[in-house]
Amino acid sequence: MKELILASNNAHKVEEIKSILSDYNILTLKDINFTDEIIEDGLTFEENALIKARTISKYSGKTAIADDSGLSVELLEGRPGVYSARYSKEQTDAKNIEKVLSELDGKKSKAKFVSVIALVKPDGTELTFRGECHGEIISEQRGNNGFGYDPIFYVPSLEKTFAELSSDEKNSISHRKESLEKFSKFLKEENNEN
Ligand SMILES: O=c1nc[nH]c2c1ncn2[C@H]1C[C@H](O)[C@@H](COP(=O)(O)OP(=O)(O)OP(=O)(O)O)O1
Ligand SMILES: [Mg+2]
Repeated sequence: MKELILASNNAHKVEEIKSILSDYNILTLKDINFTDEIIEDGLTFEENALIKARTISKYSGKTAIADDSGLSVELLEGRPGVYSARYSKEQTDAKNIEKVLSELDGKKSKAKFVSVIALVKPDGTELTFRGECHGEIISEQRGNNGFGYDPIFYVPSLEKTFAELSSDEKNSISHRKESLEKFSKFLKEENNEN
């Protein structure tokens, strides 16, 4: 089974990625004893995903992947965007949600989740794959599943928020599903050529 190191400290993300990439053996930062903080100071999801994957490929000498993701709200001109994890002073999911809802001041808005997967190989190869999922921000929180902004991200066609979906349902339509599908399609094509 093909092995990949996933550069993430987010247990929810790791679980989703392991479930979507079930054909791969995914190692995490704990498995390689990496405990440093990686500074995500890029200005785009692509830059931040590459910073994380590059750091871990260099550290391990192996192929690494990373996900950089976030929420982009139309009425907030795309915020919180790449700052999604650090949007509130406290930098917790609950406070980040509170800040978005307070800025929207009771209004609904179109929004999208973005996930960018970066692949970095020891030979210096660097690639990114982007997935997006469109929905709406609603003014109340619904559901207890998932993580991050899931309780306020509503999918009109399902009449549910991401936090009201099972993990299998979320993983079949999410931004992360789309980015990982592009990524695994690339890996499969690459392996058939060799
Ligand atoms: O499916 C999602 N459902 C809800 N919220 C989500 C999702 N995907 C990203 N998000 C939010 C969470 C966090 O506020 C930010 C990601 O920030 P991001 O830096 O990529 O991840 P992180 O710091 O949690 O873990 P790490 O960088 O170690 O992979 O966007
Ligand atoms: Mg992060």
